[in-house]
Amino acid sequence: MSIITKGKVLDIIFQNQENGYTIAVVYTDEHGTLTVTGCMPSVQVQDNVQLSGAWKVHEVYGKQLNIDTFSHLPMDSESGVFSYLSSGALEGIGEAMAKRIVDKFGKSAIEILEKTPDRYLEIEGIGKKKLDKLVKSHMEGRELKNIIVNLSPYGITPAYCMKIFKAYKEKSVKVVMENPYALCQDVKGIGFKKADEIAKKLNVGIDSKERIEQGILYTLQESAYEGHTYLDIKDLGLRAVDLLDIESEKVVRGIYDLAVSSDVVIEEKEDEKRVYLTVYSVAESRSASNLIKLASYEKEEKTPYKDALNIIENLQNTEHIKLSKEQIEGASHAISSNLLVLTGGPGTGKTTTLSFIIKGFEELGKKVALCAPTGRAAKRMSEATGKSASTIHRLLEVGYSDDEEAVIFNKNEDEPIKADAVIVDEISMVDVLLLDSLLKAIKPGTTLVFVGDKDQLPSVGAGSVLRDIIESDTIKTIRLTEVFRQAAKSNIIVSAHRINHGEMPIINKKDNDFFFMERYSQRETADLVVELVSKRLPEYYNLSPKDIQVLSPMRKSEAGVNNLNTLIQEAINPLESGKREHKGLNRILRTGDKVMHIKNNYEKQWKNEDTGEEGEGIFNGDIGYIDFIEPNDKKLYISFDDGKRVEYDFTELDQIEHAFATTVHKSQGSEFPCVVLPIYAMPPMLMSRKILYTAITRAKKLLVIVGNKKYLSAMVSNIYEEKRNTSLGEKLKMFKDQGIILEEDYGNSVPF
Ligand SMILES: Nc1ncnc2c1ncn2[C@@H]1O[C@H](COP(=O)(O)OP(=O)(O)OP(=O)(O)O)[C@@H](O)[C@H]1O
Repeated sequence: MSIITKGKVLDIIFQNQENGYTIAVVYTDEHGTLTVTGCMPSVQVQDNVQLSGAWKVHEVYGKQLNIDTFSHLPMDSESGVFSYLSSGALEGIGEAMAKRIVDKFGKSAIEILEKTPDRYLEIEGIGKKKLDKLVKSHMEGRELKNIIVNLSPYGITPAYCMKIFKAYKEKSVKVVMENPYALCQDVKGIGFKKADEIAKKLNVGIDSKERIEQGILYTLQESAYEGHTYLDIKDLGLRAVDLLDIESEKVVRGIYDLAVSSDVVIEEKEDEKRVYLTVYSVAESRSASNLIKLASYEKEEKTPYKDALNIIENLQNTEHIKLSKEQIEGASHAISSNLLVLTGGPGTGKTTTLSFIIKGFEELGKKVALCAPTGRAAKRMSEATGKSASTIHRLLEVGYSDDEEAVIFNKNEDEPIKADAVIVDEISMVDVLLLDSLLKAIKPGTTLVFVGDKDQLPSVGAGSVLRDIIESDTIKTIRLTEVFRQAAKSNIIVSAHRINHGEMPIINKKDNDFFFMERYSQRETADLVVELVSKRLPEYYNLSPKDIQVLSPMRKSEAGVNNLNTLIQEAINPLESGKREHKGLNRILRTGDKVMHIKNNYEKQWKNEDTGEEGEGIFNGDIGYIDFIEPNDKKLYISFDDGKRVEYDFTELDQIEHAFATTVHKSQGSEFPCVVLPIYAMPPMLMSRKILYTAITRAKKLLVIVGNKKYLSAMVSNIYEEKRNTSLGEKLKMFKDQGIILEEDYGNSVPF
């Protein structure tokens, strides 16, 4: 039977911040003190609440009220008002000020704040500005509570309510009730599936126009996560019908409606109809146009090839290195052309050539900017060349939009990068949206040099930039093929080249760097990986566990990243007295754990405790160790490899994951002294030559592969390369052949 009652919250025994499930002790006049359970995300001690629910008898805790709905009632005691005012929820009000307010207004303080706030000016220490802030944070908090109460029955967590509130303010509940699919566009983190769940609870019909359109956009966005910039209309139709469970005619109509509203672009190509999300279509066309423009730009002060050649040849004497013919050609073209791609496998002298290019430019008095797609790759570029290098994002002066949800770049066509030459390393990791942003900020006349290895895995984001550029044959490309003697001593490097040619690697040679240890089951493989990392490699090679990185192609499965992280954590960083832990939904973060930051966060503050240096920016792929956990403040501290110490609030822990083991995809652009790679039965797209090649080229000094040889052989022969639907190459050819250069102003509408 349903019960409706009123009471005061005396204690919160448990509150799950993610789903709002709360166990509270509530005093009611009718039933005395009760244990109340259910979704009450916004409830605090001292709150007056109205509850409706049913009695349940818990086998251990006895009779409890299990609620379906609850609402807040006005506060009716001075202590309740005081605890609210001093709770930290109101900007600028501490305990002393809260006491002064309650002394003056008693239990009517909240009512006065809402109805006649100017009376607060009578209180010492409250001026107009402070009062405005106080009123704003109180009203927003009240509104947010209201939103949480109204939306949590639809499975929307407090964290999402906060985001929804940011997007729609007081209209939040109305927008969600009228069109939950609007959330997919306006609220980061709410995708089609979540909106669909909410809509179902609100009884929105499965063939509503909003549902169909958002379902199609979602399908295209998902395909972009697979790397595609477009889908053929038939493929898109099949995928969307599968998702939406409606007739295909309705999906096709939806696609054309989206084209009319410019959310998608449809491009007819022979027997194909390609459907792009507009951002990708714009990014590919504009990038192709900008690349051709840049390549064909007539510079006023051009360095002739023969002068560049002279400079590079002379530099060989001062640098005491004789470059190969390919290297000389590459370096000379880089200095004399507008745009050059320099590609080669490991040990083919890319970095050496890069250093010559930089010195050559410097000799000509030119300003060079160096950059790479990730923080780790930029750091490596900087170490290898002795010059400072930044991430591409940093070079483009990344910032956040006013709502802090979208990333914007301050460097663009109006405010281009101030450099005579821009050199980008690890270009294979750059996706088409980042390429577009970079090219917008390169002014005609600036030389652009792309350096990378075309055989590495493609970018995580959509597009196939390096491959498309090289295969289009429209941009000057120099291929470095010779493996230098120094490098040829390494079986890691020799094997990488062999694998690329479909040959088995050279393994287990005495005193070399590439080892293979045969294991047959995943359990044995995982056990050996743990033993190697925790005991054998540190003991035999005197390696610190910090120098060893486990890479695994998959997340799931016994020898996958997730399980290995649990096993390695237990082996090398078990719980001991004095070590603090923070328990999350599926993981335990412990002092001493190796972790990776997994999102570019340009505003994250850091401090180097040794040098006293301070700054901002922690990047996707940065690896560090948890050095302190403070449960009372809900804070966790990580020291990164380069000495940066960073504070994380517990609400920010979605930005980090364990990194005793990481995926091969996540390791792109990074190098480690020692890599341990388990290989096992995997889906064909992961059991591929590209994955193997990328993984082994991450190891600088030592590589150990553990697993079944038949899988090693299968990986070497599997040339499966996910075929990405991209059109940068075709567009480059078209612009080059037809001389069409887009002049339209696309604005800065590409969101990142
Ligand atoms: N012209 C050369 N003559 C002799 N040795 C060279 C020459 N160029 C490069 N090397 C040597 O070959 C090795 C690999 O060169 P480098 O590091 O420049 O290659 P890379 O392509 O950047 O390799 P990786 O991608 O593995 O870092 C180094 O030991 C380097 O000193």
